[in-house]
Amino acid sequence: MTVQVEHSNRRRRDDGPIHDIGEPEDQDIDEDFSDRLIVPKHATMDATAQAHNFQRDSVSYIFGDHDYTWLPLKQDHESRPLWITEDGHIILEGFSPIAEKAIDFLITIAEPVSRPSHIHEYKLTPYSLYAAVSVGLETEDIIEVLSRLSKVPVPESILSLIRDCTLSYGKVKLVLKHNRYFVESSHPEMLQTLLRDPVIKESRLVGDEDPNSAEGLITGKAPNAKDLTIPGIKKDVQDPNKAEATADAATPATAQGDEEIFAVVGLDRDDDDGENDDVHSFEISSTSVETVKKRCNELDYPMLEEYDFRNDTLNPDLEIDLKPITVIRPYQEKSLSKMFGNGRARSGIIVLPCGAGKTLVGITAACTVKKSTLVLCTSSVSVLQWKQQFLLWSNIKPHQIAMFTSDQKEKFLGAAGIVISTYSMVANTRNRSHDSQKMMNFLKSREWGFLLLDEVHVVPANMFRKVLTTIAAHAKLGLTATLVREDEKIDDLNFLIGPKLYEANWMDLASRGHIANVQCAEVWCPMTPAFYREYLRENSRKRTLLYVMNPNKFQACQYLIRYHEERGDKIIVFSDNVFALVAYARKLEKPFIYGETSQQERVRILQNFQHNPKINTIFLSKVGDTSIDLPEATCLIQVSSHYGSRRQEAQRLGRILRAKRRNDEGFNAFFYSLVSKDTQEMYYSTKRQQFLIDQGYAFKVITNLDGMDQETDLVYSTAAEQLSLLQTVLLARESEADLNDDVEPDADDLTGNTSRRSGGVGGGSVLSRAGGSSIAGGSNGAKRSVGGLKSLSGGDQMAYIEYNKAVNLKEKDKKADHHSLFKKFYNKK
Ligand SMILES: Nc1ncnc2c1ncn2[C@@H]1O[C@H](COP(=O)(O)OP(=O)(O)OP(=O)(O)O)[C@@H](O)[C@H]1O
Repeated sequence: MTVQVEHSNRRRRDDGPIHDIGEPEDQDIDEDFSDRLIVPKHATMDATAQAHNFQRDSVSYIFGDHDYTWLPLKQDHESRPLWITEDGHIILEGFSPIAEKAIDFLITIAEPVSRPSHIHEYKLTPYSLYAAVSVGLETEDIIEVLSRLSKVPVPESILSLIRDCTLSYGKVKLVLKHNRYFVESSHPEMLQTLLRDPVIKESRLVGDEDPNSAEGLITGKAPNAKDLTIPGIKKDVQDPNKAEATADAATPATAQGDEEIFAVVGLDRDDDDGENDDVHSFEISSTSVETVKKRCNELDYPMLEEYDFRNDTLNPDLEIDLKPITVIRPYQEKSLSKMFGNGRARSGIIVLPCGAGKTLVGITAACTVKKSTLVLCTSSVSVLQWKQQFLLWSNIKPHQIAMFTSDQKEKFLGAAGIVISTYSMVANTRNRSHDSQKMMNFLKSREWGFLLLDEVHVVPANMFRKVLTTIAAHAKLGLTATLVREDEKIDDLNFLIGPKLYEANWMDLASRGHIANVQCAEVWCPMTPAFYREYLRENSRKRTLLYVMNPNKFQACQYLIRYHEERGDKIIVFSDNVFALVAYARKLEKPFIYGETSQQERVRILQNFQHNPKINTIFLSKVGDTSIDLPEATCLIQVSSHYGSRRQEAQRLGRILRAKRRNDEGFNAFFYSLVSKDTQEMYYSTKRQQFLIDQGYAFKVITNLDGMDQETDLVYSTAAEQLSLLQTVLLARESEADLNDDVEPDADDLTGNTSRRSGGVGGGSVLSRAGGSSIAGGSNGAKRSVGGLKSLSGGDQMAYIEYNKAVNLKEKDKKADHHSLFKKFYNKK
């Protein structure tokens, strides 16, 4: 089927996006490349190659199912940056001169799977294509740009996938305008089809049709985004990121070349469209909205929800703006432009790395919509933080912002305002107090212009459903750093909130100084013979305690703390296991915080850590995974972690990504995971790292801490001390190995429950969820066994097994002052 490109300002086929790479002007996307194919050399034929009538080369077997060498290359393939396979995998050369633009495009149409520095992997999925449509891309745009960027002809199966997923999705919108509901589309024939359905026909309100419109529809112009200003996009002279902000956001793409690609994926496209597109609509009654939505789904015309907030005159405006000193960063602006690109608010999810400032993105969105806003987060600590951040960044008055938690049941004053609450306060229907019920009635009785959903990845889908059916909200924005769930429920979010609107690249933000560069290392600590003997004998719960309490791990922890304190670092040591947390902290004489630590004590410890030069190390249990903003911290050491949770690993890393010193010359933060060798912990550790590896982080394996054997005063250095420690562990109750007793007294245990459920199964990589294995990032498990065992015989020096070379190494490489623990790596180079 051919789809016509309808808009006059739409890019024409013959003015292709990549002139500078030698694209023939009149190239047709359906062109037959068979006469220009380059067949790989070094031939040995096998089944796959035979099936495609191509030869494979001598290394093909390494790639198994992912050998794509049989793909027919276009003759000018060298100047094109990507390959696309029949199963929807896209491999991008990150070093191509047009990689940046290609990434902008790919991030809009596909899911990023793995993004190390040189080769990226993406995957086309129905959801990623829905998301592309929802931010304004059209079927033929996607096909055309993909064809032009691809080194190989786009496979027929992929063309069909794109057409199937994009032709009807997002073409019909449900829009609330002047308090009336309209079913809207720029494709009148689609509305006609819908109106032939008896259920929809019955829901239609007749009255305002344009007499000149043959279809009997209302005809108008699409909204114009040009007069919509997202606050905070002022360039501040003090802003260290000014130069980049200007290039990224304000400079027209034309100046950078490749303007056509940008026109397809960027802001400008929507703006321009708004002026030229005719849109057609018919009105439906507000009581039949649910019925029509359901019916449209059944008819395969799912409706996108957009909120025309500037034309909503029924819901009172909220007086809120960003403070003049607040300047949002380019990637924050970019993410918001996806939400407000056409002058309305699209519902969906924005994904930004930990510490990249999701809160300010949410606040800026609220300042753009300017209607009553409900914010939902995962704990009452976060509720308080959101309130403080609203007061910090915006000019909202304290009486306009209210909190609804088990302790606070406030309402705002005035016609419009902000309420901040937790998911469980809103979703929980049992045992409500009188006050709480009154507050719920207040929340339920009104229309919310904007619903902000924090940490969307941790909330169980049924809780979401309850929230979304209880609260009437026009626009929904989900925020998260890790769109991975160990319970495989990620697709529910697409359905319940909306498509992913934007996902930032961690390495990119690190290289621009928005988040810190981090050196990640897994330190292998051999079990002492006595501990290992018991480990082999004991049941699994006791095993956990044995590998966490391994005396060699104690020593490695002590050594690293000492090393980094001497360098002037501030160190957080994480232990999920409270038994180990207390034992380590007491033995090493450091302060610690866990679930039962009183609020007063926590504040005292955190303030000391921040301001007292004598307190440079603190121990935290999993209560510190989120919601603790400690920009002083520059080093993390993890002694015990929660099974295989990829999300937790990323959140922990987030504690140092916001390091204050991140823009200092040559600065690096450090993240160590201490793992007892030859135990189950190694397996979990590998699982946990997969998400970060897919973001491009390199985990180096340290098998021997250089200089540790010269330390004479390390703890548990005598056999007697080690034996006594072993006895303590063996005498400990099995339940000490559990993690559940460490819950914040006032926490809504969303995270705990979800990760616990997931932890046992050990997660699984993003790739394995998608049913494949990584090409670009690789399964680190596989790479360990391939690369490394030789390096383990590293004598008394440290040895590394590198299983992902990442940008942070490259960055670090530039600096003269190498960390001695990582020196070997550079020397080797
Ligand atoms: N545009 C900005 N200008 C100055 N500071 C900013 C900006 N955006 C964010 N920050 C700061 O960055 C830090 C991290 O922000 P925030 O806590 O919102 O991150 P986050 O993405 O929610 O992290 P996490 O996922 O770990 O909770 C905060 O100290 C915040 O004040």
